[in-house]
Amino acid sequence: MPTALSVNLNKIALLRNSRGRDYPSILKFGRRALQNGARGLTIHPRPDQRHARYQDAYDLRALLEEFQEAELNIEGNPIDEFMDMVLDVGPDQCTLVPDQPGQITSDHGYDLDMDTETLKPVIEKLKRFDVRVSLFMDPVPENMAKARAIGADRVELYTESWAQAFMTPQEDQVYEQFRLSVLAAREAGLEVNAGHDLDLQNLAMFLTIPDIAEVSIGHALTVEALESGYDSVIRQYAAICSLSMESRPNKDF
Ligand SMILES: CC(=O)[C@@H](O)[C@H](O)COP(=O)(O)O
Ligand SMILES: NCC(=O)COP(=O)(O)O
Repeated sequence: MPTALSVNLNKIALLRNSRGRDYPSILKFGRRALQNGARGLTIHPRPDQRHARYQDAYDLRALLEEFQEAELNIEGNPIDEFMDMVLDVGPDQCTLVPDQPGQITSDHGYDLDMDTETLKPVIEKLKRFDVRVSLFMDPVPENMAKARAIGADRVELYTESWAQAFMTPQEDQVYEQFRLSVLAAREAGLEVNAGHDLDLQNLAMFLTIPDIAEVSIGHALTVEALESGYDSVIRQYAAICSLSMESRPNKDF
């Protein structure tokens, strides 16, 4: 099965929130993602909801009714409010992430020697509600079996170190850490997702590691979309500004 792309809409939501109306609309961008080959949508509503908001999860759930095969993945730290929302929405997958409130972005996976007791009941509850559970984890092969032991269905490997190492002398060593982590996870009976700072440059090489079920990508994808469209949009604005008075549209009063 080819790797599924789940488009993370957090950065579209961040732009939207900067103005207070629904523009850009994450529903429109979510729909476009699915129409163009994404197999899922991801949001990561943080406690301050500065990116995606809890309401977005409900709206995207409704959108996904139109796309039978596509999945909704909700990421976050399982604080009470988050859990209430996730259980109410019923996404296909919930990715648990050990973020602190106010954290600028995710920067580490779970430490299962510390976090097991808090995670176990959360995982059990999500599974009782038929939500697939993925745990955000650093690429440490020895820790994969621990994720399975507490009931996770999947792990999401935190790929920041891959993005940093790509095209540097550390690339081979970091690649090997990920390859062995995927192998260990599969041997433990887990499926494997991956995400964070993946982009158009570093993704193809990363996906030479077999058996990655899903990648979720948002930040770079949004920047790359801006970069691809920026020059053309500037030209369109400049063309409007340079129209002579005679060629401007008529305004009848
Ligand atoms: C869990 C994870 O890897 C993050 O990459 C996250 O989902 C991205 O969210 P932000 O775009 O809000 O930093
Ligand atoms: N889980 C990772 C994710 O959804 C997107 O991360 P990024 O591409 O925004 O860094």
